[in-house]
Amino acid sequence: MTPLAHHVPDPAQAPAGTTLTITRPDDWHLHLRDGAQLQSVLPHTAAQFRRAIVMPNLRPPVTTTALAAAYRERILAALPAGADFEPLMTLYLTDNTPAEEVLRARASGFVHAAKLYPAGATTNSDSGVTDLKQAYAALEAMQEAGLVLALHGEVTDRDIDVFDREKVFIEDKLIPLRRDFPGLRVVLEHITTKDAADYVREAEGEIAATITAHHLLYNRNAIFTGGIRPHFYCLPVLKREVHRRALLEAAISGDARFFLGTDSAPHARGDKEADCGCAGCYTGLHALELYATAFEAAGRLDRLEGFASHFGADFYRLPRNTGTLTLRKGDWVIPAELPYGDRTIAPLAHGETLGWQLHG
Ligand SMILES: NC(=O)N[C@@H](CC(=O)O)C(=O)O
Ligand SMILES: [Zn+2]
Ligand SMILES: [Zn+2]
Repeated sequence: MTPLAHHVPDPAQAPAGTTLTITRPDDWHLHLRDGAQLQSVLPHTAAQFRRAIVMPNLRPPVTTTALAAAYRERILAALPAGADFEPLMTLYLTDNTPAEEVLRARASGFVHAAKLYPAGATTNSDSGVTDLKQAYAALEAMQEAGLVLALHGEVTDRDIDVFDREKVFIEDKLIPLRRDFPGLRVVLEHITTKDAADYVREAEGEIAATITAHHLLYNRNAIFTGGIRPHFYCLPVLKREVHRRALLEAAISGDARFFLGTDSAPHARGDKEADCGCAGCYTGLHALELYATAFEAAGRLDRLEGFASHFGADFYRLPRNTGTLTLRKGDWVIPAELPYGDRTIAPLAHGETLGWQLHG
């Protein structure tokens, strides 16, 4: 049903017991939520990653440097004893974000990007930007100050087919935006189409893209295998196989414009298995195992380290991590569910077998 199980021996794949050691990786797009839910998911990410760009789409959103500072403290307080993990904070742009707030964020040293959600595009984006022009003062300041713009790249027009919203965003919004701010450093988040991969590869200036593990492993059939599968529903939604292949090509290409961002986006099981289910896949538990599976299937495990551990740090102008992380080849079954505050969460591909496991 899915590409995870390795029941057929494949000579391109590593034998059991094989290990893969890479520089400690970072997650350049992550949702940690807050409170008891933060407490539940943070240990998973801290076991996998040294740093993560933490998305600001809380309720209420993290719209100021002061809110980002407080959220950062809550994350640090929720870390398991002995964990070596650094949250990299982001600012949630609204129609009213003043240039001074951008400058405060930049000066803080702990805010590394400002996030632009087109209003209504995704989870907790109602306070996002209604029209890019409304954010021009903030964007101008970001360009000046060198603060990265992280973009949820989808148009919100209900008349545009849900599978076309990323492509239309690039044509109608991103290209004009970058013409107006050629010096702005932009990360197009969680890209899902060949169109996005082609644009990022070929565009002028400082632009990069994050790619999730689920968009490397699955096409849109996963949402409809034998019935409706809400745990494969995320935004931007999974696309056709031709797009999955293009994303995989980009990820394994060694092109430093493409790097790891899990977009691990936990929602309580009941909120996904619902009349109107939430968008987001939970991959915080097993992100690197999922990425390793995708890179291995493409015969390019040797390219995982650049993608996971080097290129994102380089783009964000942060030092690369020291220390290593090791994955070991060997089957394990992804748990059916995990605690999530006082509720539960179903990890992506729960119940299926993964061929890699974190070793330490
Ligand atoms: N990716 C998702 O499907 N959901 C994310 C929001 C986002 O990253 O767009 C979430 O916060 O749940
Ligand atoms: Zn998004
Ligand atoms: Zn996200």
